[in-house]
Amino acid sequence: MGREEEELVEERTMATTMEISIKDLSKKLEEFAKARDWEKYHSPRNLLLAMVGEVGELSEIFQWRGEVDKGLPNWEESDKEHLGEELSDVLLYLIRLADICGIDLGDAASKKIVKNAIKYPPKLSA
Ligand SMILES: Nc1ccn([C@H]2C[C@H](O)[C@@H](COP(=O)(O)OP(=O)(O)OP(=O)(O)O)O2)c(=O)n1
Repeated sequence: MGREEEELVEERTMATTMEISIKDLSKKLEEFAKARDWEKYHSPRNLLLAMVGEVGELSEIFQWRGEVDKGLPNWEESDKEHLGEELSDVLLYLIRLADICGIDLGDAASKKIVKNAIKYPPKLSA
């Protein structure tokens, strides 16, 4: 295992015991791209297309299965693991896209939740 891989495994262990933030993930993705000289490929349009491609891969997992129960009780562990990977790919490209566009995604999403709550007020209990 290379040094970068070892560091990533250690960080992953830490991340499962602490809540990892969007900013942490964003920084990791920046380091990942820098280490591979891939920053030149990470333009807004490329990242958007990559994310949409991953949404397609995510959709394939559900395709033809019919309706699926919450918690995926009848799924194989390998299918759940695959689902986790595809969800992660979508999330990671989204975070990288936001970063490259200069959007603070945590802040923007928090503001949007407030805006949604104003637009759709909760039902008052009787
Ligand atoms: N130019 C790139 C290529 C990949 N990645 C990262 C972000 C995604 O999390 C993951 C995507 O990798 P792949 O393109 O290999 O896609 P999959 O992991 O889905 O593999 P496959 O399409 O073979 O199932 O790697 C990246 O940041 N920048």
